[in-house]
Amino acid sequence: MNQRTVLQQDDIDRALVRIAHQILEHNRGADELVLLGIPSRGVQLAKRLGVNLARIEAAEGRMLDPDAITGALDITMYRDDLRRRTPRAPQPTRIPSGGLDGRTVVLVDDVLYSGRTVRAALDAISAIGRPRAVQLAVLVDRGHRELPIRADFVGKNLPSARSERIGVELRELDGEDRVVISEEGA
Ligand SMILES: O=P(O)(O)OC[C@H]1O[C@H](OP(=O)(O)OP(=O)(O)O)[C@H](O)[C@@H]1O
Ligand SMILES: O=c1cc[nH]c(=O)[nH]1
Repeated sequence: MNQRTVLQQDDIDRALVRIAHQILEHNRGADELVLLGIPSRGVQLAKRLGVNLARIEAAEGRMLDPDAITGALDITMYRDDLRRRTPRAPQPTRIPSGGLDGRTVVLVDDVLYSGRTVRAALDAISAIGRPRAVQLAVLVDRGHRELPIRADFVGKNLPSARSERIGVELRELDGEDRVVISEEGA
């Protein structure tokens, strides 16, 4: 198969540490932050970002429980292309106990492409609560947006051809960390 690895474990780890620092700097700390991962790999990335935030805060003498600020947001039923895709079982949505009202939600996903997943996520959020702000963190931005959506925090911009697919593999689900580019259908 024609496939090349573009990010390895170290690159992914470094990107997630950098994004955690950027989130804290942008929001002047972690108060009122909620990290919501979009299944499936966004959920794992949100958990890792939560752990990174807690480590950075601990180094400054502040305690932060990553589990208390991290959750998952299923967007399956909010997609505008539901009928055009292979049906997928909805995944659990898990919102931290403080809810979303008045909080700053950071949506987390592995790849940003057309932007349709994020648009669906905004609808899913508005069915749950009214955050003060919603921000977006992605491991990879591959371009080709079809909607006016941009990420606030990007691990790596990977310009790509539409004929390619970017696959994010994470050790929790795939046994190892890497990002690969392959020809669609290869
Ligand atoms: O910006 P978009 O065009 O919406 O593409 C990005 C989405 O596509 C991928 O999910 P996909 O639905 O392919 O399933 P996956 O989570 O199994 O990778 C990826 O995880 C993003 O959620
Ligand atoms: O290349 C792509 C496009 C959409 N979603 C992905 O995960 N990869």
